[in-house]
Amino acid sequence: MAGDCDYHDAPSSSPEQSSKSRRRDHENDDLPQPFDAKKLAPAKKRLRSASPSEAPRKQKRPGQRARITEAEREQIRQRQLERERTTGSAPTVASPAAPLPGSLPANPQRAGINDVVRAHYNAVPERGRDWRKTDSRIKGLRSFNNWVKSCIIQKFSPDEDHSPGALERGISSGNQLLVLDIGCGKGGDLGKWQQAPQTVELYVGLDPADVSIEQAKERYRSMASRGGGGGGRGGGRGGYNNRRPQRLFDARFQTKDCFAETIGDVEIVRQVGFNNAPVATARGFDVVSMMFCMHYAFESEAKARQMLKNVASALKKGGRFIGCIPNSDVIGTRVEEFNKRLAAKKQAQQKAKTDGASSKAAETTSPSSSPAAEDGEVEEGEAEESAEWGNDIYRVRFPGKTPEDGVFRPPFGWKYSFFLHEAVEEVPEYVVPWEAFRALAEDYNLELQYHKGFADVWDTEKDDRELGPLSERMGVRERHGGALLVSPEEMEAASFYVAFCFYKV
Ligand SMILES: C[S@@+](CC[C@H](N)C(=O)[O-])C[C@H]1O[C@@H](n2cnc3c(N)ncnc32)[C@H](O)[C@@H]1O
Repeated sequence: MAGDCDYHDAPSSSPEQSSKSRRRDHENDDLPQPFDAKKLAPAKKRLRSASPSEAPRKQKRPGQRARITEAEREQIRQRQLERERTTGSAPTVASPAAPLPGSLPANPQRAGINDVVRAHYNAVPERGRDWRKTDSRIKGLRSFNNWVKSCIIQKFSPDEDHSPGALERGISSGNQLLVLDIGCGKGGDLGKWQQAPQTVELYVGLDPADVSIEQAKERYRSMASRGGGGGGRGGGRGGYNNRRPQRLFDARFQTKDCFAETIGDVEIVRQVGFNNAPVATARGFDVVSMMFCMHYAFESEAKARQMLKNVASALKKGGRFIGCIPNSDVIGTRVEEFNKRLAAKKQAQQKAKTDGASSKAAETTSPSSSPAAEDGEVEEGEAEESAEWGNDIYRVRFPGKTPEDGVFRPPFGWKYSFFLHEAVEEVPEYVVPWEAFRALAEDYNLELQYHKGFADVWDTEKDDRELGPLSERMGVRERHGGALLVSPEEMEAASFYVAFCFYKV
């Protein structure tokens, strides 16, 4: 989600698990071991010896910088509007009549979008888990989005032949997961991966925001210092709430733009296997995850294709591509409603003007008077209204014209700003028209398996044997099937998103 990466923080530890974690600080056999690509194929029943790859460090506490007042927020919003006016960044929306953007932007204003996104995420303060769990006004939304991400990881990360419960029985199902997290941000999903039903052997996090990458490394070090048991309150489909904390996986982080460039030049990605290179037996990743970030790739067709090429080349056959993105059905419906209202308003204005002109004409005898000159068009210099909606905690705003029927054609370059309460400022995002994305994914042998709006994920999974209790531990609802701890405003913001899973065939 735009605006706040640390928003998707790892679930916290229960007191019991924390004490286990503290005990495990002294059991260095559970600390991560550097990943060894040579051992990759075949990836069956390996045991790892201990060797901590990261030294523990002290965690930072949330500071004054984390607080942003309403006045400051309004100033930020005004600055953003001013920047759009002066840089002309608003017109990057492709109009339906515009040619299909086929190549990376030659226009420096458009190329600057990456810098805006990177700068935005770099500037989002790391406020710490305590703040997110207590002071945050959107803690229900944070918990809910984290729960949905956990659901997707729990449901789709295991291999097809993974046997549920293998971990609890103390046996490995053989293959251990190699996970690539594109747009990993501050590493908010590290704890969720530590709680995955199938043991993770290697986690690779890529993101263009260098500050976020440093924060992700810090989070990983802090998990390592707790012996890997800090994944905490999460639970799994295999019923592993009572299982012993898993050994922490090895993790690598690198600053990388994964949409404008190939990721085939990232050494660890090459070692795991990119497009079957360097050797045909290269294994490839089991899972590629893209949580709340793929929408940045829909700036142009070239970027969307590069993004999918990276995903498909990194995945093994049978590998899963999971993630969440804004729901283009929701956006399309809002845009269509807005355009209908605008058309009705214009029609009413025109009628009022025509009526006024007719009565004037009746009063005057001048033959040169022409009602057509006052045709109800928007006056020169008067800003055209653009589609905008939201509530107290989120806001979506298109800077220019949007399709009347809410169908985004061509499917790239439809920029809007997304504002989330507690974010630093609005950040430009792009509509991901679902059907176009799905069709494009097929070009890269990615076959759709799952596609569900966040509200539907709640409806279908809230009573699941594992995911239901997990929602309680994660603060989505009160214990014992109690009240939902997500306000209606927060649920509306969450419903802006869909979760998906594709299989590489
Ligand atoms: C809302 S944050 C989500 C972070 C994380 N996936 C999570 O769920 O907490 C979006 C992330 O997408 C990243 N991003 C933006 N453009 C990207 C690109 N070209 N390649 C990879 N990541 C990108 C941003 O830097 C940011 O960290």
